[in-house]
Formats: sequence, C-alpha cells, structure tokens
Amino acid sequence: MIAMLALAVVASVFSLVIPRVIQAVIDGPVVEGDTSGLWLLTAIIGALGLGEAFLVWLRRYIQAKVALGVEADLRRDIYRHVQRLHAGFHDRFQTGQLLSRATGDLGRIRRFAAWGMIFLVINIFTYLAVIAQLVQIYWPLGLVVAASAVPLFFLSRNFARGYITASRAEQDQQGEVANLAEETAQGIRVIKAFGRARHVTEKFDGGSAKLYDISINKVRMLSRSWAMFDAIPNLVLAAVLIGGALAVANDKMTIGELVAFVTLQLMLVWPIEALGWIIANGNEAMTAADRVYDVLDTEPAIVDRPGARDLPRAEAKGHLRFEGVRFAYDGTDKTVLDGLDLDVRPGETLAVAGVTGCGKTTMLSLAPRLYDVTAGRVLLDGHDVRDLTLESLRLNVATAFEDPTLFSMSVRENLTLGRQEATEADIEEALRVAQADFVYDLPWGLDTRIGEQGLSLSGGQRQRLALARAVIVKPAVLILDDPLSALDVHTEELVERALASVLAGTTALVAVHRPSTVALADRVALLEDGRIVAVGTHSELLESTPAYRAVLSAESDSVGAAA
Ligand SMILES: Nc1ncnc2c1ncn2[C@@H]1O[C@H](COP(=O)(O)OP(=O)(O)OP(=O)(O)O)[C@@H](O)[C@H]1O
Repeated sequence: MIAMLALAVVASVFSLVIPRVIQAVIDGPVVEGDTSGLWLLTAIIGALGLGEAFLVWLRRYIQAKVALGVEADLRRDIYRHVQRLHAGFHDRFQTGQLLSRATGDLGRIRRFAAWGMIFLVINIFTYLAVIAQLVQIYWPLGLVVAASAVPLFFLSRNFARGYITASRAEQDQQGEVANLAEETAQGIRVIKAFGRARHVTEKFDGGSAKLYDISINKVRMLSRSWAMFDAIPNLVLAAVLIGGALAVANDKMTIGELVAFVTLQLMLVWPIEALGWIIANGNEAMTAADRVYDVLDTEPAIVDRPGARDLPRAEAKGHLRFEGVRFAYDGTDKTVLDGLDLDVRPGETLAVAGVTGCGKTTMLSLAPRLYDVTAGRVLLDGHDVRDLTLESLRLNVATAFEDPTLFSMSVRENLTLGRQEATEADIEEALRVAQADFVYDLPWGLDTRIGEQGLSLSGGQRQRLALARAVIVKPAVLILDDPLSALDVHTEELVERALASVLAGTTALVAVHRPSTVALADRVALLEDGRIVAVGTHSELLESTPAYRAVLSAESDSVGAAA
C-alpha cells in the first residue's frame, strides 16, 4: 500500500511539472521567437508524460493485488471467526446479514482500498502542491483559489453526515433482503405446501422496494453534492480568468505565467469534482467495515480455557456427570435447567424422557459444549468439560441431532466428517448399525454427492446417515437426540438391535420421545421443571412414577394419532 501511494504521489509530481515547462515554452520560444530551446523543452514534456504513464500502470498493477488481497484476507478472517463463534451467536444472528457482510460489504471495503483511498491521497497532495505553485506564480489569485477550500470544507462535512446514515441503512437493508431470499429458499417446501408463494413474494417485494427507496435517496444525495462540487471550481476559474487578464494587462504576470496558472488550476477541477464520490466511497467503506467488525469483534464465548488439557480418546472412559447444572439461553430470563444432577456411568445407555420443550436437547448440548452451563458443571471422567480442550472434548463426545444436517458433498465425506481417517470397514459397520445400506444403491455409491443439505434423501435416510456419522467416530460418549424419530417401527427395531452392540462399550445419552426408543436404554431419567426427578429402569419408573407414565403415554398417543 505504501508503494502504491508513493507511486501515485510521484506520478502527480510529474504531471504538476508539465504546466511549468509549458510556461517556459511560451515565455521563451513562443514570445521571443527563439526556437533553439524548443526541442529540449518538448522532449522534457514527452519524458514527463511517458514517466507518468509508466508510474500509473505500475500503481494499478500493485493496486489490484493489494485491494483484492485485503478483501481475500478479510473474507478468510470472517469465515474463520464465524467458525469459532459459539452456537448462541448463530441463534441470534441472521444468516442473510452474515452473507451480505462477507460479500457486499467486503466489496465496498475493497473499492475504497483500490480507488477512494488512492484518490484521496493523490487529490489532497495535488491540491496542496497546486495551491503552493499558484501562490508562487501570482499570490493574490493563488489565495483566491485557496479560499475556495472553505465552502468545499462545509459542503463536504454536510454531505458526509447525511451520506453515512444513508449508506448504513442501505447495507442493513441489503442484508435484510438477502435474509428474506435465504429463508424462503431454505423453506421453499413449506411455502409451496401452504400455498404462501404470493405472501412471501409480497414480503420480498416490500423489502426490495424499501432497498430501492433507500438507494435512490442515497444516489440523489450524491448527485446534488456532485453538482455543487462541480460549480465551485468553475466559478473560481471564471474569477481567475478575469483577474489574470487584468494582471497580464498591468504587467503583474507574463502570458506564460497565466497559461501555467490556468493549466494548473484546471488540474484541480477533477480532484474537487471527485470529492463527493471519494467521500461517498469512504463512508460506504466505513459503514461496511463497522458491519464486518460487528462480527469480528464478537468474542467467541466458548473457547479453550487457559491451561485446558487434552483428554486422549484412549484414556477416556466415558463417565458423564451433571452436577447442579443451571442453564438459561442468552438474552432470555427463562431458566431451562434448574439444579440438574445426573450420573451416567461408563458404558451405560441412559435415556432422558420428559414432556416436549422441557429441556432435553438443551441438556444434551451441554456435554459437547455447544452451550456452557450458567451454573454448576458437567464432568467427563471427573474433568469439568470446560477444562478440556474443545478439540479433544468433541473427539470424545459425538452427537446425532434430531434434525440431521448433511452437507453438499459426497456420502463418504458426510460420513467421515468427525473422523476423516475412518477405514472402509468402519464406514461399513456404521452403515450397518444405522441400517443405511441404501447408500450402496445410490448412482455412485458412497461417492454420490448429496444435494444441498441432503434434500434428495428422505427424512429417515438423512437421519440414518447422521446416526452413522456419529457412530463412526467411536466416541467415548454418544449423544443421540431422538435419533430414530423419522424411522418406521420396523427399521427402528433393526437399528436398535444393531445399535445395542455398539452401545455396549460406549456411554450413551439419548433423548427419547417414543416408548419404543426407550428399549435402547439401561436406565431412564425423567426431566421435569429443569431437574431430573426420577431415575431407574423403564419398568421401575413405569411402576413408581405416574409422571413418567403420563409422558410416555402422551407421546405414544401423539404417535398413534399421527399414524
Ligand atoms: N436457541 C434457543 N434460544 C432460546 N431458547 C431456546 C433455544 N432453544 C430452545 N429454547 C427454549 O428452551 C426450552 C427447552 O428446549 P429444548 O429444545 O431443550 O426442549 P426439548 O425437551 O428437547 O423439546 P422437544 O421434546 O420438543 O425436542 C424451550 O422452552 C425452548 O423454547
């Protein structure tokens, strides 16, 4: 960047010297009729012109690299940072806003690094250098030109104030429109199924029209100021021509000096005209940078503590313990878990049952630290999970979520997401356990690329792949959030039978809704009012705890009703 700015300044010096050589040509060879020095002077002008052209080319060459480099680095930083940010951030931050920051806003910053900033430096330098020369040629007129900076300053200040608000509003609205497009693309099936195409189109049109209005208002602001920035240097030029003609008539200036004066002054017209554009460009980059730094300045809430230790997979036994755990989601005052205690022994499969919305998923997500407890602690083999490195914790604790997100990559890549070194035998076993052999019948088998989020597969197929993906990790603790909800009873039974052999050596914590899934568990815990109120085998709880009977019968009723 420094090289680029230095080249720009040197090129401006070259162009600023040319009018002074013209002055020498007029006052020498032209006025005196002596052409002997003409060739040297024109050769100097030619050399200066060529030199300037070369420097401009070199600057532009560097400029592209620098500006695109700034954009690429920032984009990489944002992506990395977003990966480090905790789940709570993503719960609140709209995806469309994130996308527009990583694309449109970065483009604005690049344009300023490539153009606005360079012209700002060149133009300020040119302005000062020209004024210095004008004062030196004929100071009274030089001061008149210098005085034009006063209205320009107030004009720029007013323009910048209004424009900055307009450009932030435009960028936020662009994020909003991106969000509307993203959400409707994601939910296109729901929209079609409910026949809501017209409704969402109207909503999108509304957002789009608002963006149009904001943008038009911004462009009007720029064109108004452009006209003013254009008028000032031309009015001053008219004044200079009158004053200059009088000065030449009174022998205060030579004709050559007047030509040099006017030529130099003409060099100010473009820098002043461009002031509005540069301010606009700078303001847009500034508000874009604000939006980018809204993301970059958010500290990830879930990171390795200083001195966090690794728990190698070979050492992990899978003893999971919740001690006095309290939890409330950020920005809410509702306590979801309120003094929850639970001990899951190594190798045991423990099911958590409870009415819908009681906090089963929340509780499960505390073990791999997708969220951190508000109070109390979660222990893995006696270590507070916050004292373990995130990398080793997540190698030891694998999760299959109820909503199985698959990525647009091959089946194999999806399966080995958590353990890239998995062998063919591991993959085969995991597919067998999850009853997901259907993948072998896909057009390219395991190499078939599954569509965006695996939409080309059925819900049950996706769920089985997500289960295989978790099983393949061979974790010490397997977290299964109602992993069989989309399977038919027959397939569920097959999966349960195969899972039983895998779960024999693994600690498993399973959120269950259906009485049939409880069959997987050695013991069941009942979650109620944010606590575990009863733990025992399925038959013990059925006998001793009416609330447990109520939960399971309600769930089986709803399954029955749905069927
Ligand atoms: N990301 C979130 N931000 C704020 N509140 C949340 C969030 N996720 C869940 N909740 C709230 O926390 C409570 C517990 O939700 P959770 O998903 O853990 O229940 P659940 O028992 O798993 O429900 P289900 O049986 O329907 O799957 C609910 O009241 C829910 O509204």
